[in-house]
Formats: sequence, C-alpha cells, structure tokens
Amino acid sequence: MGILHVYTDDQESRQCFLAGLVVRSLSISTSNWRCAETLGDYLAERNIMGIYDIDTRVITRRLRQDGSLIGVLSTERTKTDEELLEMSRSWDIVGVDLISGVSCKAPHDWVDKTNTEWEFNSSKRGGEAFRVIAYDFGIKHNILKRLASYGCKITVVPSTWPASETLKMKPDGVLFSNGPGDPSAVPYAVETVKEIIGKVPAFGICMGHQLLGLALGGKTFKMKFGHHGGNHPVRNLCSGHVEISAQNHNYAVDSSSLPEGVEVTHVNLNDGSCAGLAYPAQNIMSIQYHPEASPGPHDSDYAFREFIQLMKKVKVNSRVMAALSFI
Ligand SMILES: NC(=O)CC[C@H](N)C(=O)O
Repeated sequence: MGILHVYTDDQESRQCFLAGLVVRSLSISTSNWRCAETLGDYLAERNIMGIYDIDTRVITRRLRQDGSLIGVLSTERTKTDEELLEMSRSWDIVGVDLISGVSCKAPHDWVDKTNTEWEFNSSKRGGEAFRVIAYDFGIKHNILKRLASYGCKITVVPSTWPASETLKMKPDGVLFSNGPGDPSAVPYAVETVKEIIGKVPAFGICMGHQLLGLALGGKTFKMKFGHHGGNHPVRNLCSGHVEISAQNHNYAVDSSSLPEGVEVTHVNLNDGSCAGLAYPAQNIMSIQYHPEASPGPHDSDYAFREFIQLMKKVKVNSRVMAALSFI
C-alpha cells in the first residue's frame, strides 16, 4: 500500500476499532512533519483491511438515495455476488449492543490534558477542581483531555459500571460518552443513566446524549444516512449563535417524543433534527455532536465550560443549603 499520514498522537481510543477503510486515493508521498508511519503499515499492524482507488462519489450517491447500507470488503475473488449479499445480510447495526465491545473493562483515572502546543483556549481556569466520573461507551480521548484541561479530576468507568458505585464515589458530575450503534439496544446503559440523573449534574455527548434522551422518556430513531463530517451547522437556541461542528452518528433523539420540561437547546440546521438537550430541573445537558472535535472545528468547546459551570452551581447551592441547615 502507498503512503498516507498517520499521527499516533491523534489516536482517539486505546486501540483502533475500525472494521475496514475505503478511500478514493492514497497519497504516494509523505509531506507532513507529524507523520509517524504509513497508513498501510498502521492498518497491517492491526490486521485491518483497507482498499483504495474506489470511486467513493458513486458510493456517496447510492447512500444518499437509499440510506445507509451494509458493505462487504473481501479479498476472496471467488465469492459470487449472492455470497457477498448473504454476508452483508448476516450483520446489522439495528438492535445490536456495540458499546460492550469497545468500552474499557476496569475503572481508571485520566490525567492527560490537551498538549500545551495545541491548546487553543488560553483563558485562565484556576480555582476548584471538579470530580467527574466518565462512562466509557467508546469514549474519545479528546473528551477526557478537554475535561482535564478545564481542571477536572476524572475517573473513567466501563459501560456496565453500576450507578450505585458511581454515586458512592461522590462525583461533582457524570459524563456519558459517545459510542457506536443503536442506543435503544443497550437498555442496561439507559437504566444506569436513569439511576444517576437527578442526583448529580450530567453531561451527555453523542451516544450519551441519546441515552439521556431515552432515560428522560424520549425515543430515538435511525436516520436515513446519519450525520458524518466536520462541517455541520448547528444553532444554539439559548445564545442564537450558529456553530460549525464535527458530527458522526446514525441515530437521533426524536424531539417530539420528549416530555414536558426537557428543552431542545440545539438544532442541526441541515435537517432540523435535535442536536442538544437540557433538563434544568435535574441539571442535565447534552449535545448530539462532538464539542471535543479532534479532528474538527472548536466552536463547541464552550460546552465543557458550561458543564463546569453547572457542577459549580450545584456545589455552591448544596453548600448554601448545608450552611442554612445549621441556622
Ligand atoms: N458518535 C457517537 O457517539 C455515535 C452515536 C450513536 N451511537 C449513533 O451512531 O447514532
């Protein structure tokens, strides 16, 4: 295989969970100073299949017309079309728990911040450090780095970590992470979210946002071909600002299914779908896309600041309540 830039600093999970990679063209030269190895070597070391010289515009047009389809990559040239079709039918994304295969297996602390060289938000973040439990449904490292840069002390826990254990750890806030697949296929995770919300401030990102939507009594649905890319416009209905965001999801929360009191805070401007929620009565906030980007625009980084402010507000209020109870 030819050469394409791979930056190991940019890895977003402890291992590459890719099933296969399809690209239009593979660069024959390496020109970026951060390149550590070729794409071909990176995939080969991990036993991941890759294919290039594919007319990806044709695939895009087909998906635009028919919606998401399951594809098959095979090195066995003898397979008939019927056999390939059979292989594609044997796998489905709907109703399958994909998070248990990618979540970590044991709790661990996270300390890495965004590398100072890449830190774009230099405003002072002194003061109190908040303790955050981060549920790993397939968490991207940059979510953890952004939280650490905002001064959080973080423990990452597996997707099956009991809510009771999380509450015993007395966090200031809980983060429900991004993660692959159908949110309605992981009822155990929805139950965990239900047991936590209302007791501790919560922030959901992508899969975490969808699980919060379900836990609050809403419904999710599979979109025709989802949102994938680094340039999706979203309107923040609270500030009126439009942000350009990185998105990668196939499911969405149905805004009309949400109970009273749950607010849609962000809307995807391409199709009007729900891009963010808040339930102020329980100190919950969530967004359907990636405020951590990596790669992508940084417009939505303020969401981490808002989570810190939410934890701060709840902590100050509980101190005031505790002080008042002595009077
Ligand atoms: N990035 C994500 O967390 C993906 C969310 C969800 N599992 C979906 O595909 O819709």
